[in-house]
Amino acid sequence: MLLSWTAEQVRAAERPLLTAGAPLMERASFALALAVVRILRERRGRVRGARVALLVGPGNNGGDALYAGAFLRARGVEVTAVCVASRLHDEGARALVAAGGRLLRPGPDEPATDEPVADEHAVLDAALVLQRADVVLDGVLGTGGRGGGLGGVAAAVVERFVGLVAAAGAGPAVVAVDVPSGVGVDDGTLTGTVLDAELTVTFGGAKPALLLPPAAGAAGRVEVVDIGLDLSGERPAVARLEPADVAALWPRPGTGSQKYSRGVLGVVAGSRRYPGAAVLATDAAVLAGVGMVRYLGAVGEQVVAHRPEVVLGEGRVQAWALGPGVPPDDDAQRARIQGALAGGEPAVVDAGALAALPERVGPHVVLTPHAGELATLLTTRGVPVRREDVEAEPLRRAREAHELTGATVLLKGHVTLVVGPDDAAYAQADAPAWLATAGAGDVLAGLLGALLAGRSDDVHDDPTLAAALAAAAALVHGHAADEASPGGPVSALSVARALPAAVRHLLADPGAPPA
Ligand SMILES: NC(=O)C1=CN([C@@H]2O[C@H](COP(=O)(O)OP(=O)(O)OC[C@H]3O[C@@H](n4cnc5c(N)ncnc54)[C@H](OP(=O)(O)O)[C@@H]3O)[C@@H](O)[C@H]2O)[C@@H](O)CC1
Ligand SMILES: [K+]
Repeated sequence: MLLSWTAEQVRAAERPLLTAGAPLMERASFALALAVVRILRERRGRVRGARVALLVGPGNNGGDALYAGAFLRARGVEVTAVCVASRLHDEGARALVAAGGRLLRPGPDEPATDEPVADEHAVLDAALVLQRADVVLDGVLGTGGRGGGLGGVAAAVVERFVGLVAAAGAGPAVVAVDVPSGVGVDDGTLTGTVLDAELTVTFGGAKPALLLPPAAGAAGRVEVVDIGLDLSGERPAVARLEPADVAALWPRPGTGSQKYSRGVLGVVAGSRRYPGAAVLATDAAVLAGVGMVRYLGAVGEQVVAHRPEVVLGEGRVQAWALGPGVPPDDDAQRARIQGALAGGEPAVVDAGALAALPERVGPHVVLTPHAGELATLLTTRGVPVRREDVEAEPLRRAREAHELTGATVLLKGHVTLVVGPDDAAYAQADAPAWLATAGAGDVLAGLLGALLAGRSDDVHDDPTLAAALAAAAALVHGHAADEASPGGPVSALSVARALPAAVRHLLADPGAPPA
């Protein structure tokens, strides 16, 4: 599991070590320099003679970049530090200069705030230094950053640099120091000017912004460097399940299992207008390995024609998947959905079922909206927001929905967020972009429903389990898409079809890439 901690948690973990004189910055900057060396080797074969440019801000984040620059000088790299703040980490700057590095100050002597930039030529010169480098280290702001993007000289230089790279069609590899400078470190917000990185080298533990949308998109690949911080007593701010975590969550049959003990999932989905949603949700549930699926709705014949394993009509179930393909004016389905939710079993509430959600439910109910649906849900509950507001602050909005409804909330997106009680938060980035396709959500609803049915008793006992299962479902969904069509277009039905293989691989050898 990839865990992340807030800036304050990391600072608190650093304090005792700094008091004891542990060389944290040396460890951090050395690891950073090694990451740059690896990139230089990949990009140009040799390290000596390469060019590295540092974007350096006023604090310790800039200090990390400067010391890394000094290490790189010792490997024969040409290093220029573009200093975009009036203050500078003095010892770091001295170390770089002593090692033969160059300091460039493109701006007036103000910190990297919103001050106007005086000298266009100096900004262009600095941007050219960045553009001509093999690697750019972004060390303007780290955990001390207040979010909202870069300002002043830093923003001017970065914007000019980005323009030059766009015009040239190629540019240096950008490595973010700890976090991409200017992101909201704890909430993952991404506003104003932020330089997109190909790699972020982060120290002590990942920060929430590296996992959370939209900032995670600017972070690129994330490499966590152990600098000796002890965060074991801290509750992580945001987690990301990895393939190896699925086995512990997935319900597996034993020799004494039968279909009822393995879980029965009730599916209320589909309509004459959208029969496919019922087919996809039931298909996914059967193929995810639930004991039995009961279907309730108007298109039972089509469901059974496609999946003869499905049983039609009411009966006892251990969980529900509610809402795929159910239009808002379908009174019969709406009544079934309300009846199902009143029964108190774990449930996935998707699409058309979101409008039928009671005022309050428990965390055993998992809402699975996309951003637009979450905006509607919040607006109808007195928090008027638009889809863009949800996309700008997805963690905050998902939390609001959890607090307002009591439900576990899975917010679908390129990175899928899950929030639940006890501040549980997961950010899953398993889905290939191809998975943004019609019906993929219906498959996820069936798949997650199967998981809830298989672990229904545990979900009742542990209020945070539904969130972990929802995160696992998002992971498996993404792996099934890769399994169905590695690197290419994928249909929802083929994702459902690939579920058995995806689950099999995750349970057998969690470290292995999809076949
Ligand atoms: N502690 C350690 O031992 C270790 C720390 N490590 C490294 O230190 C980093 C944290 O360092 P840091 O605390 O100095 O904060 P950092 O992010 O460099 O800058 C803060 C400065 O920027 C300013 N500022 C903030 N926002 C701004 C804005 N929007 N626009 C303009 N200015 C803004 C802010 O001003 P202030 O808010 O104080 O007014 C302050 O002056 C961490 O990410 C990691 O890289 C590693 O070496 C491991 C060991
Ligand atoms: K940074």
